[in-house]
Amino acid sequence: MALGRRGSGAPKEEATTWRDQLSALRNLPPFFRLIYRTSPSLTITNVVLRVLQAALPTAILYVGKLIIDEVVAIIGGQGDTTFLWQMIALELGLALASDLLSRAISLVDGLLGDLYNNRTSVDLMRHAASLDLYHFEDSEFYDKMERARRQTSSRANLISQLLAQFQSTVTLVVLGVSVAAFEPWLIVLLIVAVIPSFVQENYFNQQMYSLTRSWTPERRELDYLRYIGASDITAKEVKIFGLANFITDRFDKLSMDYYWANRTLSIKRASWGAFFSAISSLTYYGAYVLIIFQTINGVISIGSLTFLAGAFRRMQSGLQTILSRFSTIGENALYLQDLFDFFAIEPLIADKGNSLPFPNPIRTGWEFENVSFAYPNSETPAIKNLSFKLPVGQKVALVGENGAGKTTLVKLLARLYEPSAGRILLDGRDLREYELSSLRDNVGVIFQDFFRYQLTARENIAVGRIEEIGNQPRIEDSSDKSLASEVVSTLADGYDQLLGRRFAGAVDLSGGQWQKIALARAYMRDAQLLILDEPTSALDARAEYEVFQRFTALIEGKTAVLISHRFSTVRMADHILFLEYGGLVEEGSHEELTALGGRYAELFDLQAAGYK
Ligand SMILES: Nc1ncnc2c1ncn2[C@@H]1O[C@H](COP(=O)(O)OP(=O)(O)OP(=O)(O)O)[C@@H](O)[C@H]1O
Repeated sequence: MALGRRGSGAPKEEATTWRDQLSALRNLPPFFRLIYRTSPSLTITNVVLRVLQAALPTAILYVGKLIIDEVVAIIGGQGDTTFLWQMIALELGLALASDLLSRAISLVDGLLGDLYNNRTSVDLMRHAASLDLYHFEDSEFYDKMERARRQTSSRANLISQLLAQFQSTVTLVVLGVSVAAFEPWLIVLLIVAVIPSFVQENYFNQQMYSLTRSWTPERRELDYLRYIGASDITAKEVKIFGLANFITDRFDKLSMDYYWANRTLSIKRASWGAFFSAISSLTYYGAYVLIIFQTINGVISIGSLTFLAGAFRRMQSGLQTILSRFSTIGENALYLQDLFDFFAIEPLIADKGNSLPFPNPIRTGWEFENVSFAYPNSETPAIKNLSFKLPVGQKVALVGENGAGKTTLVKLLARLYEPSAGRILLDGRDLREYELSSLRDNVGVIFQDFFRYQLTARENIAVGRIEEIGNQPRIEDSSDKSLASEVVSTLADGYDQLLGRRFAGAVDLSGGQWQKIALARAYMRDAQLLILDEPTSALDARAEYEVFQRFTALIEGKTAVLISHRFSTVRMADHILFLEYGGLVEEGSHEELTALGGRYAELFDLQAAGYK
């Protein structure tokens, strides 16, 4: 964990530049395509509403000028009262339309944002699921995923920013053209007033992005601490070991470090912001005074004075908004890069084209040829130069002490990882030549650390072959064979009972009961190769005996790999592989290995002695 890596207000890493921000703007067209794909009708409606809304400020100001000039004319005895009333009605109509349009725009923005959020979250989940376990071993991958995940919720407002930018630009152009018709020098004054403020805004946005980005690992750590501090899974240990203070202090320290780094930047940003906005106000009042003098000198009418003063103020704030929004959009476009980067990560384990369908039935079986494997970021290989055969229909047990490489071997068989050296053959062809989906379909693995889904009992069993979730007879048959039906019969809602502790009405199970449920997944799976990693470790002696009685039916006619520390399980196997430090040290039947008097026999005797 990264705690203590930084002091307060630590220097920022990965500073981004103008160039980064400009080049990130190229993310906007694909982003806009994403929005449009989310809902073409809402996107088009939004644009149309905004074009209408964009023209209104100028129209309102101009009608205001006509009203004032008409009032002045009436006072002078030359005006037309009917025209005045018509203009007042028009002004009211425009004001009502403007209000209606803004409400409609924010409604459409909100709906579009929600849809975009949903869609991107689903895309993210799908993409994450398509990636390899390799990626999940890598902390940088988690950082990327975290940044991408945050995009979905915070980037939705980029949609309205982009569309609002379009709207403000149209408003500014319309206002600009009408102001230039009266006083072109006002446009020059306007640009001079706003540019410095834009530059500072932009600078601080980049700084903020760099800060947020460089703190991604710490933010993930904060999320993790928040989770372990208050979760159903950790609550027991947190209480027993009295970890609450340890966790909250750690959270407190890290979150304060982030606060201080953020605070320094926020203060600088606010101070400079105040300075430049004072300059803006000065320019506005300068322009105002000039317009007033022109009116006094009779160069322009009183109506034009109000029009120009109002238009200048609107243009000034409009231009400021456009420019600062431009830098926010640039900053958001940088964040978008994280999202697109995440989507660009490709799975390493994938079909290479012309893949073979998985053989059905398998003819000869598997063969490991000098297979070695090291986990990413690990120096020591978990599997070393391993060669053995796994003939079709054979029941093989993997035995060895903790860390010997048994689970790793299973992951290689299921192609969750690929060998770093050597080959795994199936019916004489490299495993990589087979279609990945059909391989996964034909291999069933129940891992030692199987997952306890906080879902119903039915769903927990059906995950073994989720497409069969509606097949109640199959679910019940699997439960009978794994003894899960005994567990289900004690549940108030039977198969519909929610399991776990997280949701209202859920019931938690004991370790052994969960294992029976997990075992039912193996029966649901009914694959050609069945791999069971410690399938009975949590079962009591009677349950284990009964499960074994049924096991024979489960693995009848199939190839099975069993991993177990219990020799009662191991004995069932036709063939036993004894692993040590990732290598094969002994193999044979139980009788052969006990007769050999080697490592297997030694462990067997140790366990047997425990029962004497
Ligand atoms: N995800 C991982 N990243 C890095 N190293 C790992 C990872 N998983 C396991 N290892 C290492 O690989 C080696 C083999 O682990 P493996 O889980 O295959 O052992 P095992 O024989 O199944 O052990 P056990 O009986 O305790 O389940 C161990 O040294 C372990 O530390």
